[in-house]
Amino acid sequence: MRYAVLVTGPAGAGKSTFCGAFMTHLQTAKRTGHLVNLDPAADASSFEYEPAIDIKDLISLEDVMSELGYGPNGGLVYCFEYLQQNLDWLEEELGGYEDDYLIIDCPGQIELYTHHPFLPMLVRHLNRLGIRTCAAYLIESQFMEDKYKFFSGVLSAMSAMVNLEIPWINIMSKMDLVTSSENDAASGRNGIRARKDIARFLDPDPMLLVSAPGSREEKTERNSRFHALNQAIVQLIEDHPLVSFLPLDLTNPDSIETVLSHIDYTMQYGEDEEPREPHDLDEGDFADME
Ligand SMILES: Nc1nc2c(ncn2[C@@H]2O[C@H](COP(=O)(O)OP(=O)(O)OP(=O)(O)O)[C@@H](O)[C@H]2O)c(=O)[nH]1
Ligand SMILES: [Mg+2]
Repeated sequence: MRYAVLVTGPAGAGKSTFCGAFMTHLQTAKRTGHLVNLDPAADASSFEYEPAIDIKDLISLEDVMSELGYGPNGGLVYCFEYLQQNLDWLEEELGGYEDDYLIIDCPGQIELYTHHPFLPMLVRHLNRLGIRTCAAYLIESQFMEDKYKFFSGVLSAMSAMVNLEIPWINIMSKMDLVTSSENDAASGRNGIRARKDIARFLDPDPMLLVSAPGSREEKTERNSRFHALNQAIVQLIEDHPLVSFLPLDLTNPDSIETVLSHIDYTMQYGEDEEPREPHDLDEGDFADME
């Protein structure tokens, strides 16, 4: 059985950094993982590990922009349409990896997750190839500093989940930035506050939106419409608590371990692994002896 984890989330959420930490962890645990780069704009120097499969070998955003005159976002769409028309390239690239874990680093354009058909298409293709796939959706801990930004992150995670329909976990990345700001709170700076507050974000408490401190109570028409929208969002999240976040602090090995065991569990990793025969002979193993 082959496994793949799609590492998704908005720009700068820490996807590529997480992929690197994931690879290191697999290596430490003596498991084989391979990095797959799906970001046609990725800069090669940004990878801690050389990707085993790289969309840039098929098409790069730079070429699309310079040769076809596309901008960065239209160019990305073009790259994925091109990938869609050349799935045999991907299939061939994937052919060499058996019994392995593929870590797929995705681009950060949010529209890719919310309404483009490319990722669902890709997942269907991976399934056809017998690769069990799950997704990790990262948002960064700084989102917790602004509750409106945070809930837009929650809604984008929900929308991506609904779009993809595969086993899924949500991750609050860069938690190292939070722990260090507890001192700031004590010193009166308006950082992310105490642990009990953090719990209300990891398991999103929609009442955070209602009790927004500093929300101006002007009774303008615009504000009351905004309030009604907030109310509706609160209701939506209360009725469909689909999203909760696992905290990820890359400076803490236990935290990485916990997140990765959730991913294993989500994918039912290893559940139908047969014990390997000591000598798994391939036809042709003795070819040179004949
Ligand atoms: N403090 C801290 N910084 C991090 C962490 N993970 C990533 N970063 C920083 O956040 C920035 C973005 O990280 P990337 O891993 O490139 O994020 P990405 O999601 O791959 O970004 P795009 O591919 O551009 O969407 C970099 O400057 C990283 O050094 C983390 O766990 N803690
Ligand atoms: Mg990246």
